Amino acid sequence: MMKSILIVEDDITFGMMLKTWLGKKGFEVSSVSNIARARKYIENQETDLILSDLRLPDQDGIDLLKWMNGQDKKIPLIIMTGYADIQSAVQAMKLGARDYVAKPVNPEELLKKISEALLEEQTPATPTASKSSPKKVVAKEVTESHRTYLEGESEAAKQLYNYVGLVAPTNMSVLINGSSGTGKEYVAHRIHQLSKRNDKPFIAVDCGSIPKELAASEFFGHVKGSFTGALNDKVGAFVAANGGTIFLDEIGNLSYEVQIQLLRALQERKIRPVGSTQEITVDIRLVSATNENLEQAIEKGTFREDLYHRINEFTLRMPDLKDRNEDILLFANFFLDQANKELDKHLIGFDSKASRLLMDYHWPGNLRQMKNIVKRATLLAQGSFITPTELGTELLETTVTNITSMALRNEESEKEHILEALRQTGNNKSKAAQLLNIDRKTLYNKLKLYNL
Ligand SMILES: Nc1ncnc2c1ncn2[C@@H]1O[C@H](COP(=O)(O)OP(=O)(O)OP(=O)(O)O)[C@@H](O)[C@H]1O
Repeated sequence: MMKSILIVEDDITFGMMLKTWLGKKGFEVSSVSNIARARKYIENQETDLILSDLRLPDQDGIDLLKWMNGQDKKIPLIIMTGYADIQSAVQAMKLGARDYVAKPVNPEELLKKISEALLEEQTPATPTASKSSPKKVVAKEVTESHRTYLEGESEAAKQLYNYVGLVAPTNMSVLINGSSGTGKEYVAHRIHQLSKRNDKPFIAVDCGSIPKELAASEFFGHVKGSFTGALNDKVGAFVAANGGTIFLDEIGNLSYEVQIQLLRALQERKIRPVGSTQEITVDIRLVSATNENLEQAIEKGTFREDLYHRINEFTLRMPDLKDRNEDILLFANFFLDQANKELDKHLIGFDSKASRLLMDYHWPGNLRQMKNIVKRATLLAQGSFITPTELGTELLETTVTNITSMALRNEESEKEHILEALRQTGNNKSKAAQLLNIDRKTLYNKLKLYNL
């Protein structure tokens, strides 16, 4: 049956956009622009889920929740809020809001949270932790079938997956280190897939987005009534992951206090839900990730050294995309296939200029950025091939006007870049050197080397 969603949003344009988009995703959607109308609607119509802005002209989303609690209306509600209002979102969660998303809303994230919330309605969480599905704030269980995998053929990739294959079947704690978007979560999941625990849950917790005061409850769960507004028992990520793997993303972001609790849980393999007197024994494999230098954090006193050794029995270092030359076009085509499917397009590939741009770009946002750029290009492309136009200005700017940031990789492309820099500067060698981010003397040497 079609699920019905009520949007409570006073920004009419945004509300409309959301409504159309969710309609296309197969939901029956209505929208209202204030709390009074929302109440009226909920009283009269079957509603499976509510998406509410925090601040509305008459009252706010929190008032709506309080009213719903009073009426004993148990409809999952997701709060949409700006980052400035995260505190209120936390308050809303304590009052029983299912989840929150930050504005500007990332559609995929929202969709995921909606599906999770609706799924949980069908299988409501029970107080006995063992087999229930946890109420998730930021923890998410990932279904195997959603992931398609590409390892790559570069030296860096081969080495990485060689290590992954070695460490996966063990019970060692793995710390994955790498820049944002390099695929840390993917590798964490791969480790789980290749382990003996692969028939048990994989639970990912984004430590970067848990409000400090909810962290303990997120990890260890809580019992009803343990703090104001803890309306139900909540299963923590550690119990949800029992027998399987827990993935702690952005582990460097945990407060010192939570680090101590985490260390204790890892040492004793036991946890105690907030407000409970009973300890629960857990069997978990820990994989964590960070894009920070934790050794520096230890020196600064913001990360505990004992915890660091606990989580880091084995380190995996994710290569940056720009250092995976041989993989760039493989991934671009892989993401193109994905985008073709998602957008119902039938593009064949990238034309030669577009391929060149992909190869030359420095990819600061790594695989995630590439996936986004390729998807956008797939949407925009008119013909059968993606051309430089659809790849967008980010890529064009670096190659045409800002040669500086371009790695001078091999002789062929280096020669091309030098000629291009000279052309752009009207053969002014000092300026060309500046553009290439090398000193004038080096440029002269290179001109000689290449007979230019
Ligand atoms: N091996 C892979 N095969 C296919 N897609 C991948 C692979 N690795 C990463 N991706 C894609 O790239 C995106 C970024 O990956 P992921 O979220 O794992 O990165 P991350 O390093 O954990 O990022 P962050 O540090 O920002 O959390 C994902 O959306 C995923 O679709």
